[in-house]
Parts: sequence; structure tokens; C-alpha cells
Amino acid sequence: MKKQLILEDGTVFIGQGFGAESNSIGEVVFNTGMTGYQEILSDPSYCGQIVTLTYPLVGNYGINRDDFESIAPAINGFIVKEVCDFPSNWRNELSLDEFFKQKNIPGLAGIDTRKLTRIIRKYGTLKGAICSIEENVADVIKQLQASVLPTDQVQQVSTKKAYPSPGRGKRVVLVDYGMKHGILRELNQRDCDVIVVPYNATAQEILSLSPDGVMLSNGPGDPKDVPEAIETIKGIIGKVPLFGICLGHQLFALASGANTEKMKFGHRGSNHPVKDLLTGKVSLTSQNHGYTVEEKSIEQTDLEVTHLALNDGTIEGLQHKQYPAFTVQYHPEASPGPEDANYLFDRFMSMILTHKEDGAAYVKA
Ligand SMILES: NC(=O)CC[C@H](N)C(=O)O
Repeated sequence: MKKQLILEDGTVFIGQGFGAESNSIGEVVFNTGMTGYQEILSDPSYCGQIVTLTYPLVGNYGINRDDFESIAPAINGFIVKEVCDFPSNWRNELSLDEFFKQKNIPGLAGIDTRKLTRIIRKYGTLKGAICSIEENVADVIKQLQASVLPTDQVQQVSTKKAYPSPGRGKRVVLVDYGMKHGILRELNQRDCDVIVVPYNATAQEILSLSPDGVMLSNGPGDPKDVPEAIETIKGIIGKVPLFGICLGHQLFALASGANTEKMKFGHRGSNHPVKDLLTGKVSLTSQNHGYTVEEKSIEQTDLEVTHLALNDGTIEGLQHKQYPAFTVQYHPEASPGPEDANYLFDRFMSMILTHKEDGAAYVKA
């Protein structure tokens, strides 16, 4: 089945469809990771986006039971150079084609994904459509140019109801903006008694669960589209130790009076070097974000920069000057990618312990 990718700038790629036969529209973004396609396609932070991978052969170890980062993928499409029809691995259960048919998501193979990536790098992320070869290109371009990107992705992927993931250790309330399961796994590995709450839980609802710490998850879209989450975080800062990842980091920055802005084409991949300014150590990190905290907006806040991206100097980590609260723009839970930054979960646990011993001052503040 021949299908085409049409970009809003008029570029057309013709390839072979796989997965669902449906047409779809979305912001086209690229990920440079060489492994971990199952975690990428099931990461809720890609909600509504069409994801392309720069690595040329995808699907060769199939889809397995273990590597999902969410129950159902939220992407609008998946574009690869070559898709593997006969995966081979002891964990393999489905091919990408079978999986995307089940999930009703269109895939496109056989196009030059490196050329597509160079276009995105040059012009910035673009809206695109995966559609049948029969569609009229000029009509689709008009439709793309008139289309508006969604703003309700967090609402779409967040849990509707709070639920527990019990443990006998410290109680952590995990706010789900579109959480990757890896975050929950890391907390559970540290014996945490986790309660996952929806994105719009209020500060009062969260504090009434008597948390020892609050974790703000990753999630899709523009952080400014979730003002209720910003209000909630304002009500938590200083009351309980806080750790945020990716969208959680951006929301924490906004709640602290900083600003966020859209990047040209973002950071998506598994080998982004980040320097921890507190230890001088460089970690290779897993990343997936299209927004960033604006550097000059930090001056007007009580925040300080703790981590920097070595590729482009953008902010990768923040901490509060008075309160036990820190956040990172990248993914210490990896899934996929290197686990260099895993120590940040331990930093969060020690922050909780220190705060418990000597925390009264924070609570009163
Ligand atoms: N992975 C994330 O949490 C991404 C955060 C935000 N949606 C961005 O694109 O910047």
C-alpha cells in the first residue's frame, strides 16, 4: 500500500504504508536513538506527534510484553526508513505492522528519514500528514496550514483517577501529566509507597495524602497549556520535597516565575550530554522535549541552574534556592537510553530523608 508524507512546507515523500490504513496529521519530530523504539512509541510525551527515527532499520526485535512506557501509544504516526517484517528475539510477540494495526496508528516506511530530519533541523518542526497516495497534495497542504495543533494532550494521557502503587517505604505522590512507567519503576525499586494522581489534582488534595515527597512526571505538549498544574505546584513548593522530570521541570519553572519557550526542533534521543554543575559530572541522557526554560527568565526567580546541555547550552536542571525542590529536563528513568542519570532518584530519596529529620522549617515557610 503506497502512502505519502506531506509536510506543511510542501515537501512530499512517497513510501510504503504499514500498520493502520488511516490517514493522520501531527507535528513531525525526529528521535536519534539507535535502540528503544518500543519505549519511544509508547512514551505519552509524544501524544499527537508523528515520530520519525533517524536509525535506518526499525522493528528487528519486534514488540514485546515488557518494554512499554504506557498502556497505549499516543502517537499519531510512525515513520521509518526500513521496517522489519520478520522480527527475531526471544521476547518478540508482534511485528510493528501487527502492533500498529491493533492500535489503529498509521506507519510509513521506505522514505529517506535522514533527509526528513535535515529538513526539520533546518526549518524547525513542521506539521505533516501521513495519507493515501490518492489524496491531492495541494488540498492536504492547505488543510495542514489551516490546522491547529492540539492543546489538551495532558488531559488525554493523564490518569482520570488516583491509584496506589503500594510499598512500605517513603510515600511519594506522583502527579501524572503523561507519566512514563519508568518513573514509577524507579520509585518502586526504592520501596516508595506511591500514589499516582491526575494532572489536575489540587495542592490541597496532594498534601492531604501526607506525602514525604512529590514527583512531577513528564508529559506532552506546551507546559503553558496546563495552568491548573502550575497553580498546584505553587501550592506545594516549600511544603514537601519535590522532584520534577521534563514537563514536570517546565511546570516547576513556570510555577516559580520563570518562562518557557518552544525550541526549533527540540531534543529527542538517547545520547544527549548534560553537565551536572553541582558535581561537574557529565551524563549521557535520554531526552524528549520540544520546549525549554528560558535562560534569562531565571534571574527573576528563586531558582538556580544545576544542569546544562553540552550540545546547545540550554537549561537541563534547576533547583530552588531555599526549598528542597529540584527538576531536570531530561529522563533519569532512561527507558530507553543510558542510566547515567539514575542517581537523581537517589538524590530525591536523600532529600526526603533530610527533610524528614530537619524539615519543620520548610513546612512553616
Ligand atoms: N518528555 C516531556 O515531558 C516533554 C515535555 C514537553 N511536552 C516538551 O515537549 O518539551
